[in-house]
Amino acid sequence: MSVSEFESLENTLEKHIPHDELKEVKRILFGKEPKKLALPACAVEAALERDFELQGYLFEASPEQLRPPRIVRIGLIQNRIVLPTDAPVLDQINALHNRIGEMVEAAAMCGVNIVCFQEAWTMPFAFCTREKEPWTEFAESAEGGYTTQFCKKLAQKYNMVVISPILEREETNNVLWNTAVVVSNSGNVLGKTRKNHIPRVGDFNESTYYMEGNTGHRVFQTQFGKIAVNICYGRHHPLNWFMYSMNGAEIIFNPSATVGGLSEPMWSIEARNAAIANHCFTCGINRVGTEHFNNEFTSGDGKKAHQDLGHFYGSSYVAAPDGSRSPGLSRTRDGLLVTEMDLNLTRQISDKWSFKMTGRYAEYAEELTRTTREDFKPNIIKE
Ligand SMILES: NC(=O)NCCC(=O)O
Repeated sequence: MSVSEFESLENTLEKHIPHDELKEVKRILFGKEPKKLALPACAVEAALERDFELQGYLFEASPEQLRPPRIVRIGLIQNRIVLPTDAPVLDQINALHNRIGEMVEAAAMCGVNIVCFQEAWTMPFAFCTREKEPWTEFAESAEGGYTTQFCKKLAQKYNMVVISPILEREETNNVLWNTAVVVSNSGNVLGKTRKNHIPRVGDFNESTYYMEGNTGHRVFQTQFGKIAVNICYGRHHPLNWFMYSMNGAEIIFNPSATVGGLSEPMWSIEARNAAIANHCFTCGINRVGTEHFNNEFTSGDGKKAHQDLGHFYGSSYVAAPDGSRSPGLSRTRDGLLVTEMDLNLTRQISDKWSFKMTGRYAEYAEELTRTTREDFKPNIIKE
């Protein structure tokens, strides 16, 4: 069986673990099992017709005496590119707009309040090639670009916050960034946030294209809760998650593009650990499929020249502050994961585990500052 044929870890467990042991295996591996969310028949039909997977789960909190529940529904969308990478640029963008448009329509049928797409969703993940043309042509203005116009219409039509991660062109000086645009459910651009950490690993030659973000760790106050976006490689940096959380994020989205050979064993751990450590919800979203490029490329790592980055394994999921998580979407198919959560769970878990209260941040800040100084000497005791 090839890497790209293996459908999902969850399916394999269901198939092979004896029924009476499965519950315990799942509890240990995935935490308290979220209930399945009943989704409307029209959405289930749409998913079937339009050939994408649709799953729904529910993260509950305990009832409180002084606060009503704070229920929000989020949608994560993972997808393949639609046209080959050598199709005209605008055709590729339009085909992706159409595909995402039909998936967002199904999200609306499911009552989704906030939807998030995958990293650089309007294009193939061409940063492996190191070629500038035609890939830089996919870059658009975050505020007024073609894709943002498209997302504003979706947001307004469906009363939905739309998180749209794109390759951004800041038009005054043609500086490129890897940016998530947050469009409010009013249809206005609420703001944008840029990828803080740029990979320098394997074929992820992204530093050729755009700069390290300069927007810090913004949190967006939406009608449905406080949200932040930690783009792809930022998930390997615990302090990146931490700072979004320190600014008050209740849900942190992690739109990604990553491949099986590189990061798959880390995928299910990193966002989940961030949810636990920071008393918040986290959402990992990864594209699917293998994208072929006309010209061979190498990455100076001794590997033979090749024409694809490898298999993007999807597996998008949501993790909750109590350590539980949803099952992942498929490794191979387009998908929409709908999750309903009660945001009261974040404070309840904070009160239980108190990581923020026991964090000793002033001490760490001082020690950390010392480690960045030129005269830093590691605190090692020798005989
Ligand atoms: N898009 C991106 O940052 N990928 C880097 C590889 C990884 O973080 O798994």
